[in-house]
Amino acid sequence: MEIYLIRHTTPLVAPGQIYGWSEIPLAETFLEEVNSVKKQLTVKFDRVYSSPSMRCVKLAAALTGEVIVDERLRELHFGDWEGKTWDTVDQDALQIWMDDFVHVCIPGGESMLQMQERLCAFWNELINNSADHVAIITHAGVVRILLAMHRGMDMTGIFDIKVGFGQIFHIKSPVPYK
Ligand SMILES: Cc1cc2ncn([C@H]3O[C@H](COP(=O)(O)O)[C@@H](O)[C@H]3O)c2cc1C
Repeated sequence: MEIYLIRHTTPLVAPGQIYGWSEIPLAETFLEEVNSVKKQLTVKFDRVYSSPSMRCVKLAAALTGEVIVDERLRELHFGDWEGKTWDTVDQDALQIWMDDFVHVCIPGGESMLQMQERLCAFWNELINNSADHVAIITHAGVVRILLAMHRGMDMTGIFDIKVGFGQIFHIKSPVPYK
């Protein structure tokens, strides 16, 4: 099985806006960006999975007629901070989270570790399937975590992985994650 991790296209968000599970609109460059993604893809997918967030489903639907939506592919749930900006949330709570974003749970939301658990469950289920070429349309946080596990990186280093809008990451030989 070969897996292609693809981040959704450019969204319309205000500077510093916090969004994970929130639904946000896409920029007017959507069709242009879809064509650019399509040009870079030379294989025909047996399966196309997507996060339920509209910004992902729209790209997935542009790549295939049959999208498999999976809740486990959602971005981090930012809980009480969703829709707010980094400078307007409780700064003490924010500092506690930033000091240990792997383990600390966001108020009303989830921790990165909880997110990693749901992604591991999805991944290990996926690679037991018999598809040859699989696309996963998802979010920056999901791509970072899956790539960090594939590369055997420490989770504290995930932000070293730059993930652009519409960027494609090709995993040739996926392995089960613990
Ligand atoms: C621990 C952690 C901290 C993050 N801060 C922002 N994002 C992520 O969530 C936001 C929405 O992503 P997208 O545009 O791909 O839907 C972006 O800011 C992205 O970097 C994070 C993700 C994780 C796992």
